[in-house]
Amino acid sequence: MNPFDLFNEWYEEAKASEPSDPNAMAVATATAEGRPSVRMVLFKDHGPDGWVFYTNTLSRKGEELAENDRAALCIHWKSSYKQVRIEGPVEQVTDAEADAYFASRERSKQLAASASLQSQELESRELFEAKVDELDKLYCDSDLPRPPHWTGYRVIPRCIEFWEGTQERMHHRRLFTDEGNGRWSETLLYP
Ligand SMILES: Cc1cc2nc3c(=O)[nH]c(=O)nc-3n(C[C@H](O)[C@H](O)[C@H](O)COP(=O)(O)O)c2cc1C
Repeated sequence: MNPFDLFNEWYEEAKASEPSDPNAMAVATATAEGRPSVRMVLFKDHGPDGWVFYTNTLSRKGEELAENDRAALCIHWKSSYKQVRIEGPVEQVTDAEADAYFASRERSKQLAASASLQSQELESRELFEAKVDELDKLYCDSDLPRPPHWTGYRVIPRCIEFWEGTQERMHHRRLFTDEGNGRWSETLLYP
């Protein structure tokens, strides 16, 4: 089985059983010197081209990706006792893709994304709320434009590991490695 069909199978199962956000994943990035950091995001697209999440390019993760374009992802579906890990290089989505996704979001989310200087020090909660109100008034008669610092990142899979837990602790690990030209090899790993 190819890893993308297997992912889809597990994701469909998770969508039916996870109480919230079956598309949540941890994204690990690192500075050029290799100092790591990790946080949760939501993937909005997935498949052979990559796993896509949206964020602020000036955030900590954005700054780290600018200096080191590799990332590792970890998805844990607690309800089905499964984990998927993905590693690979990262690229930004096209402006057209980011524009289309931004336009599809609720206005409240567009306002928050536009007003947030994500990961920078915030003097007070009131300041952020005032910025949101200001933007809401400024664009009261029109759609909000996507801020230039808000876009998507696509993590292109080079290896994908599927971990399936069992009650007997004889967990099952399958590692798929990209061999180029759309071919993927599969090996088992000790749990
Ligand atoms: C379940 C969950 C989903 C999240 N989804 C996103 C997301 O899609 N994009 C995003 O920028 N932050 C998201 N966040 C917030 C991030 O975890 C993080 O706080 C933020 O992106 C700043 O991270 P950074 O300072 O490492 O760049 C999410 C948090 C949680 C708990």
